Amino acid sequence: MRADARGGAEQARDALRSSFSYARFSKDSGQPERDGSQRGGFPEIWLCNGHFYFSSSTENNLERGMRMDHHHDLKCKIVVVGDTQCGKTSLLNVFAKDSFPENYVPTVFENYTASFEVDTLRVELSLWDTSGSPYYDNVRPLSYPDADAVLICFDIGRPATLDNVLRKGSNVAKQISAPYIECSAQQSENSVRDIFHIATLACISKNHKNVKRIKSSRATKRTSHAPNRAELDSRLHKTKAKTCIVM
Ligand SMILES: Nc1nc2c(ncn2[C@@H]2O[C@H](COP(=O)(O)OP(=O)(O)OP(=O)(O)O)[C@@H](O)[C@H]2O)c(=O)[nH]1
Repeated sequence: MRADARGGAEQARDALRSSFSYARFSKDSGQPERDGSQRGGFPEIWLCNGHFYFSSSTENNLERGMRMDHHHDLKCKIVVVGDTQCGKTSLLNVFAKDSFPENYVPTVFENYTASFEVDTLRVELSLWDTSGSPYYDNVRPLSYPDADAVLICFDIGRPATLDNVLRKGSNVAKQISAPYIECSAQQSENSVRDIFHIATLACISKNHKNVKRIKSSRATKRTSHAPNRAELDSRLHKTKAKTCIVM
């Protein structure tokens, strides 16, 4: 998502909010199951100005995908989907490799890893990049099973990418009120990091109420475009209120 190309953000937010909700993906087919409406099931959507986090509860994660390897480690699989050239690979590269790609290279599939420390937990993130090309529409769902979160992206500067998200996503979900977060891979490395940090925290916080956001090597790094402390606190506050703009 490219929030630096702002415009129509409010419209996008409203459209997306009214179009997505809960879905449960079949482990066998990778397709959304018929009834995804059960709360407490998998997943919850986070609407992030083009990024939706379908995050399951920690309890469910521990049961199925987000495994506890030993006392302090969790593993979380996050799949990133969205229209072609909406910024998925750039988002992941900035987050996992600390670099914004110079050139556009179409993705087929790619995996990245990153980690966060949250309280006494170290959360290992397995990040799955997918192709936005319609050519891979039938292949992409194969990456959904065992995902703890699916991050659906669009480029806010290109309404067509939003249309495609709505068209494809409307098969996936019902209505919910979802957190909304903006970021720019190009302009703010920290905004990207915060999205993943907040998503990770959300995945574990439902059933671990006393887990707090703490410093981590990735989360504390700042760029010249990074927000100041007051802005960060404001973001976190908004996130708790299920609406968050990260820039
Ligand atoms: N202005 C701006 N451009 C961006 C941003 N993120 C990505 N881009 C540009 O958008 C284009 C596509 O970026 P990618 O990250 O490769 O897009 P993708 O969604 O992975 O594309 P596919 O592999 O086709 O699915 C590239 O030219 C990037 O430089 C951003 O935050 N701001």
